[in-house]
Amino acid sequence: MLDASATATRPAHAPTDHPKIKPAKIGVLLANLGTPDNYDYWSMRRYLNEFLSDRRVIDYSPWLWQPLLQLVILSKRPFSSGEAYKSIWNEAQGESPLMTITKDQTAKIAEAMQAAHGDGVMVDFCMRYGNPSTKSKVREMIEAGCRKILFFPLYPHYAGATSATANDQFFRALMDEKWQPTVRTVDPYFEHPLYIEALATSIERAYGEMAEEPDILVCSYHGVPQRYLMEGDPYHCQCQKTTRLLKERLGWADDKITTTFQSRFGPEEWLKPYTVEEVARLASEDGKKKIAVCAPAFSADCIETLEEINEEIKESFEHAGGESFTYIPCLNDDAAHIEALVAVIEENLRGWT
Ligand SMILES: C=CC1=C(C)c2cc3[nH]c(cc4nc(cc5[nH]c(cc1n2)c(C)c5CCC(=O)O)C(CCC(=O)O)=C4C)c(C)c3C=C
Ligand SMILES: [Fe+2]
Ligand SMILES: [Fe+2]
Repeated sequence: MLDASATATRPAHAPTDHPKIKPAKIGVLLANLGTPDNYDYWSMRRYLNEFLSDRRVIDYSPWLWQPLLQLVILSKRPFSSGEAYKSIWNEAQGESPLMTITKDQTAKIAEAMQAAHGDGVMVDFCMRYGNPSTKSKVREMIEAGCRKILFFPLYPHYAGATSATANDQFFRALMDEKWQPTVRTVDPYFEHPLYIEALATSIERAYGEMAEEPDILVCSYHGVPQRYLMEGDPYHCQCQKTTRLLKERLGWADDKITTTFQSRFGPEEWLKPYTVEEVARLASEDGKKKIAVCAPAFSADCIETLEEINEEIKESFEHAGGESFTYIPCLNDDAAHIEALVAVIEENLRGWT
């Protein structure tokens, strides 16, 4: 029998050509959405094709969807999205902000886990679409001796289009492994006290640095089609709960904070109110001329926050008469965020470490 807990590279009783066995470790595999390798047409097309062909993201029949995607959407969108990525690209490191931030988060979490568990826990990250692929990282962890893997989709809120598809890809990778490790997946953490605390602290810090207090804080979450909510996806409710817990933690009145949904794609109705319309309405109808916007559904700043919120949504607000617009960055690699993520990991590792 293979004994993974032994430190020997080959079991004593085994024949000389017996495969070498590494000392057993635990792997913590963080997963984010993924991002194009570059902003040129073909890199963008490859990324968008993989992303928008995922039936967890767009659930139309492939017979109808694929011709539209391949012939219409992928002939135009790589150009417009490529331009948007170009405007936020981290040229120094040759990668998108989502990639840079995910690397920084991973390094900090790895440092904390090393301090707590030494070499017994290995931390790495993968992406659902593009690189580094989930499959390559699962392979590396197993190769390094990980007999147990905790898979952690870095989304505070569960959505079929994010957490579930990340988990699907993880399980697909395991299908190819001869000696499958024991695995766990991490629950959404939208109501975790340390996540709420990290959000609240970042907002208090941002408000403390402003000359004048905003009239309202807009919590803008990535949207999904309204139909997904009707079909049982709990994402909408989890977003509403994060805003409520944040409001309670900040001790604010109801009219100081609101929930909106952004990034609508395609002709279907998505979760409402749409951020781009709501900020304009706040300025023109409610007289809220000073607003702050934060994006609690994103664990890292990305195209949807740096470009869509800070450019497109800001423009909509100013066009409607808004005067002061402050975007409060995502939690990224803030110490309080790393502390929250490490706490979630430790809670999910119970009984393993
Ligand atoms: C088309 C349907 C989409 C659904 C449903 C969707 C859900 C969803 N997405 C995120 C998080 C991110 N999305 C990002 C980019 C992005 N999202 C879509 C489409 C859907 N998302 C597209 C087409 C794109 C690419 C950019 C573009 O062309 O507009 C990103 C950023 C990636 C980056 O590289 O910066 C994130 C993160 C969530 C949380 C979510 C549902 C809950
Ligand atoms: Fe998205
Ligand atoms: Fe709901």
